[in-house]
Amino acid sequence: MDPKLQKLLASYEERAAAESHVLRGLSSQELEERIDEFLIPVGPDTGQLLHTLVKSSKAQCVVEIGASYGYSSLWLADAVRLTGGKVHSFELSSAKVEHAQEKLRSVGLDGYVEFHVGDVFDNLPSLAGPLDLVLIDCWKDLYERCFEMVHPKLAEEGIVVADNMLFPSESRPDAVKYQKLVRSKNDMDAVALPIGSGIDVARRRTAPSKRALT
Ligand SMILES: C[S@@+](CC[C@H](N)C(=O)[O-])C[C@H]1O[C@@H](n2cnc3c(N)ncnc32)[C@H](O)[C@@H]1O
Repeated sequence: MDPKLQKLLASYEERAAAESHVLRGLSSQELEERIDEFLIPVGPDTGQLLHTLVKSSKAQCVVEIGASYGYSSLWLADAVRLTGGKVHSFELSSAKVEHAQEKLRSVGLDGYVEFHVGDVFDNLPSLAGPLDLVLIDCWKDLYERCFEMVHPKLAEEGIVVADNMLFPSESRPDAVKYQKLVRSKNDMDAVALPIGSGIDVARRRTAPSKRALT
């Protein structure tokens, strides 16, 4: 990885570590009021896994739901640089997107990400697909709706990664509902992994008619 990108990711991680102390001291009302001040990134292990999944699946159309200030966007952008693909990133806050764009530009990755500012439920339906890899990392009560929206657009062998399956603990009920929904689809294989804040990795199966007999 480019040392400039490594340095930039490390600066996000330092900021996130400092913010985690502040976050722990906030009441739920304060957290709700101040949530947009914080990065809340996926973290280096999940970032590395996303990078590996995009590269190994040679993903072309990558979707990010919830960019925040651009930490996961940087990992995904660097991976699609290697596959020749593109990231479509959906984020509510235009201020966060501006920050993310500036950081991507500073390491020469801005050309690999197209941001769609606004509510993902307004903007994603017009994206044609097929989607090769989707990261779901927006507000946790939206995960089920996000999965229902992206599932019909998934490529065969398309991957869906969802963050925050284990932490924060307040999100556990939403995470459990999400995992149940994914496992109810008869074309998806899924596994929960205890890395970072806990992730769920699901993959769409190839249709039986196209599967090679081995
Ligand atoms: C946990 S943060 C994303 C962190 C980011 N993936 C990273 O690793 O740096 C969640 C983000 O989802 C965004 N978000 C929440 N609901 C959304 C919606 N309906 N449409 C688009 N973005 C949304 C929030 O504005 C917030 O920035």
